[in-house]
Amino acid sequence: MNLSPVVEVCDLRKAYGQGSLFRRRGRVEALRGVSLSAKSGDVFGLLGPNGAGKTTLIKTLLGVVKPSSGTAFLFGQPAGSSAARMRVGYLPETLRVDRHHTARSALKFYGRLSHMDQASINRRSDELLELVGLQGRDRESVRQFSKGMYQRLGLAQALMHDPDLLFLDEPTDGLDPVGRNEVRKVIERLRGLGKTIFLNSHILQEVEMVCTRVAIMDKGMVLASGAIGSGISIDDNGQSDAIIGSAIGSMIDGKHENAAVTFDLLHPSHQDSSNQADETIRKCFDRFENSHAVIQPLTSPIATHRVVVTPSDDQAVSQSDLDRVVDDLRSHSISIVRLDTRVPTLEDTFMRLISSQQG
Ligand SMILES: Nc1ncnc2c1ncn2[C@@H]1O[C@H](COP(=O)(O)OP(=O)(O)OP(=O)(O)O)[C@@H](O)[C@H]1O
Repeated sequence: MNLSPVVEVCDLRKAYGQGSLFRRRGRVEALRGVSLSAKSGDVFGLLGPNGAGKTTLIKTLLGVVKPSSGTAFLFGQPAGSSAARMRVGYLPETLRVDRHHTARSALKFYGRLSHMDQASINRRSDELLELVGLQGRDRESVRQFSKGMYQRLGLAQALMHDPDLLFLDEPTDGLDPVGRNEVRKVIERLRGLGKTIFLNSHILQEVEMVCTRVAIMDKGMVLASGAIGSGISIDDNGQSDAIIGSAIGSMIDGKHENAAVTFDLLHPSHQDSSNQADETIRKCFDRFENSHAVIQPLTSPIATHRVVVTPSDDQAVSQSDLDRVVDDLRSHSISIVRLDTRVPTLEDTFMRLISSQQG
């Protein structure tokens, strides 16, 4: 597989002038030094609150918006050049297919816009109608389509000229769970075909389900970017890459994301001298340096205490500290009946980063 970046953005800036041509009222810095890259086969999720700069970034990559400074390359070609555009498909947030169309006639229309001949349009339409699950419904008026079917037709139109890179702006916005699931399946099939997909979304769980990489943006900047998944991915230079979110050995900009560790403990002499048990357990947890442990008594017959260790200063609870505390607990004959590491979700990471910007 070719691992050179499909999308490579370096220090991209965009300032929009505000007001009319005759009365300028300041400038909005929509992009303030954005750098990121996506490799072949990535499903890249662009996340951020309203006004973060996501659409401006996508429009710049499509060549619709001219950057104020910085560089953006698609397949090594300047974004917006005809060589780059030929390899790109786009599903806008609000695609409008004329209501008189059927799925098939709409695809014919878009195929002609891409200068395809009739034989290629027919062949490609058959393939795409099958891919997006609209085969057999292709002669119905789009007026009768559900939002999910309409969106899948939108995906098919974006794929007519068989692009290698697809930009999807809020592809599941406004869809019910069934529609979302259908669109998600198409994205997964496209991923299986080796397409690179760049998508904007506000729906974090959705992104967690389909994306392999994410960037979290706010106020025109990328706050964090990295791979989603378990384990550490390795980039081209053999460096370990950032990991964000769900089943995530979560790292952002090289720092481990905080994961709270919960211990449920059974102290053998708890019934007789609970104060002393509390004290022994507290001492065992004193050794954690960049973390603090909260100890609660439990009334369960199998556990007498719950200890939740929360890391501070953006440092993970270290494995060596965990190993030592386990040894200490065991040396006091305290049983560990449960040890659970709660790894932050993408939503946890997103909320932490965005609220740190507001604070
Ligand atoms: N054509 C424009 N002229 C002036 N300002 C603009 C223009 N387009 C976007 N902006 C401003 O640039 C900033 C970034 O907007 P952008 O649409 O890129 O954000 P976004 O992350 O896509 O937001 P949303 O999630 O609401 O679509 C906002 O402050 C917006 O008001």
